[in-house]
Amino acid sequence: MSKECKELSFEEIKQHNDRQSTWFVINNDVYDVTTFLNEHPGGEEVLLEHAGKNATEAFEDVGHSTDARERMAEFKIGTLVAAERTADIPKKNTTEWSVPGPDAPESSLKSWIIPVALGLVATVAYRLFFMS
Ligand code: HEM
Repeated sequence: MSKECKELSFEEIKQHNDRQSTWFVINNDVYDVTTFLNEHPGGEEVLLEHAGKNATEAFEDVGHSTDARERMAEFKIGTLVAAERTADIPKKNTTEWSVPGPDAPESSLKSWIIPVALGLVATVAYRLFFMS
């Protein structure tokens, strides 16, 4: 079995909870960040706080960049055993855009009032300044 698909349980992960060996779980994947402690831009303390635990929520709360997410791959040592997996927490730094549908309350009203009002103001101003 390759290193990437090793299945690990919290029973084993929680033994790695100090700077000698720092493991945690993010989105059901297991990371060994022992060699990254000194390098982590957010400092080693936050990583050690989550050592041996599930760090998913803390990791997502920070809103890590795509760059940070790409770096994670270097430290992945396995995945959580199926029985201990939880539903993924959606990424915080991916903004979800939604366009209001035709039934969205007030949407059509609001989108008309401003341009129409601006048009009226412009017409009045034009007449006042250039047609007098
Ligand atoms: C393998 C796991 C991790 C990697 C590769 C990683 C990487 C990074 C990187 C590259 C940054 C710089 C900012 C950015 O690019 O987003 C950062 C910042 C930070 N990280 Fe992590 N990180 C990991 C896990 C964690 C965890 C578990 C926490 C727990 C709370 C955490 C907390 C922070 C904090 C507080 C900052 C500073 C944010 C700021 O100054 O605005 N990181 N991390």
